Amino acid sequence: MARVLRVARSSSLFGLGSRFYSTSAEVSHASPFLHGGGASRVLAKDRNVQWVFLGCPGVGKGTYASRLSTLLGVPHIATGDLVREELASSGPLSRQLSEIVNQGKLVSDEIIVNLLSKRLEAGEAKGESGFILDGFPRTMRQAEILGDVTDIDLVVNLKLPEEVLVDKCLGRRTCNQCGKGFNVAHINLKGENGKPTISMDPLLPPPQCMSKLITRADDTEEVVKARLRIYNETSQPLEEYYRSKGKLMEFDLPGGIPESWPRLLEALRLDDYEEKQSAAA
Ligand SMILES: Nc1ncnc2c1ncn2[C@@H]1O[C@H](COP(=O)(O)OP(=O)(O)O)[C@@H](O)[C@H]1O
Repeated sequence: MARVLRVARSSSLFGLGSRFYSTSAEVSHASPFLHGGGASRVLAKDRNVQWVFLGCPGVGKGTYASRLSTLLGVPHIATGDLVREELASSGPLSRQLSEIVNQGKLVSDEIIVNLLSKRLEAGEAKGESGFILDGFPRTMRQAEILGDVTDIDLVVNLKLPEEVLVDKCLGRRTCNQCGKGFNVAHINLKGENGKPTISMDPLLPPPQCMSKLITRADDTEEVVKARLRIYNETSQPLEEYYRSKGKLMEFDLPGGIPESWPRLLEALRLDDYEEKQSAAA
């Protein structure tokens, strides 16, 4: 099926439109979750997935989005990473951003859309297609801009009890050499009132990373709590927006990666994807 390139009608919106493109309506519904057919549906589609990950700070959006991006061969684009890259670059925006980020507040829609637009442009130049967005959209304005410029197939809303999220954020570490993320928190939340027990082992670094671990400046208890509060205030309309479009998949994480990853693949009907892909190769 021929791909029809449709440049977004609202291409003037902060310059994002020209970076996103989508295929014709015929092939715009590539999500195995929304349309059934499991892995064969994914293999048969005409373009790569265009997915969004929602979820509170610390829920694990980055971890699961990154694993799925490797599995599906699409870029994992985290706006938080784009913000941190900008902060590290000590460019003109850096000081303004650090003040906002270190208070746990959201960067303006205009700045974040510009950063995302630049990232997409660089990817497009390298031949990337499809995406898994992590941390975007965060506001209704961002969701509307995104909706105006491209088709989103699926929005995965990852959930964990609030008590776990602060501990998970405070346990996050990154190796400043290899860039990999780890978590030193031991989570053991006893299930009460019919709620399931949630336990997560720490994700410890290998010995060579141990002395190079850094903690994000905005992962202090005070800032994490501010981020959670802001997330909870802004997320409800976003969830409603995608739910009303039939695109929202709610996913309660049952525990750490070993329990959650297979269950997430099942929910996405990707559990046999790797097998089918290697059989087709
Ligand atoms: N879509 C966005 N809109 C506004 N600000 C954002 C967005 N994405 C990231 N940021 C900024 O970058 C910070 C870090 O983002 P992220 O790594 O996604 O953190 P979190 O752990 O809070 O999900 C946020 O607290 C916010 O200041």
